[in-house]
Amino acid sequence: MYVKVCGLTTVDAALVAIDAGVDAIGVVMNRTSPRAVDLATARAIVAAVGDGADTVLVVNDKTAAEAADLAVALGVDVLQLHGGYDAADFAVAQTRLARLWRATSLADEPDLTVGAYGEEALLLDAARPGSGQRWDTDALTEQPGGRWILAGGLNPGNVADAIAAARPWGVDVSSGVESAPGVKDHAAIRAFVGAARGTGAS
Ligand SMILES: O=C(O)c1ccccc1NCC(=O)[C@H](O)[C@H](O)COP(=O)(O)O
Repeated sequence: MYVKVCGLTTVDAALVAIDAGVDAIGVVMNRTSPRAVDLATARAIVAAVGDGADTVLVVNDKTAAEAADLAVALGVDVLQLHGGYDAADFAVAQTRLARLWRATSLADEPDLTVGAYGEEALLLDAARPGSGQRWDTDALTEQPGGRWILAGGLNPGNVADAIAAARPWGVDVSSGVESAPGVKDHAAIRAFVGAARGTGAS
């Protein structure tokens, strides 16, 4: 089970996530997010993580070209284009960065084929990203297959059941491991990773 903790705002929390065994950490550079970090903080987190996990830049309010240029400048491994980006946007981003993730919601009636826009993974989220809201995975008309990541309202207490029900390739969490918006709870990060790994899903 691939595990991503998103919305990290401090180097300390990123190092806790690495120590807990995450596969990826995300930094959010959406201006309106309570988890938005500035360039200097994002750089410090990416540098501290190094090769310890995949580093993911998450944006939904920049053009694809701006987002990809920012991702390259930060030196992240992956760009997560979150929300209303189309195939042409992905094509633009792909000219700058090879590893893209497509993050979307069932509310947008997306193409559920992983790789439809050239992305390496498809992240299915609630309609409002970072809101801590669940969505009904029973509404999936087809299993995406391949690298799809379940996000939206997960926490240490529900992630094992969510994995058993939806059988994703990976899981992503943000507000479910926070003590307040933008403030990660280190114990909750460890508990989340343990619970996701404890499912025995590979
Ligand atoms: O986290 C945000 O504030 C955010 C803002 C704008 C675009 C994307 C954002 N987060 C993306 C993520 O990958 C979150 O981890 C995902 O939405 C799950 O969030 P949560 O329900 O809080 O676990």
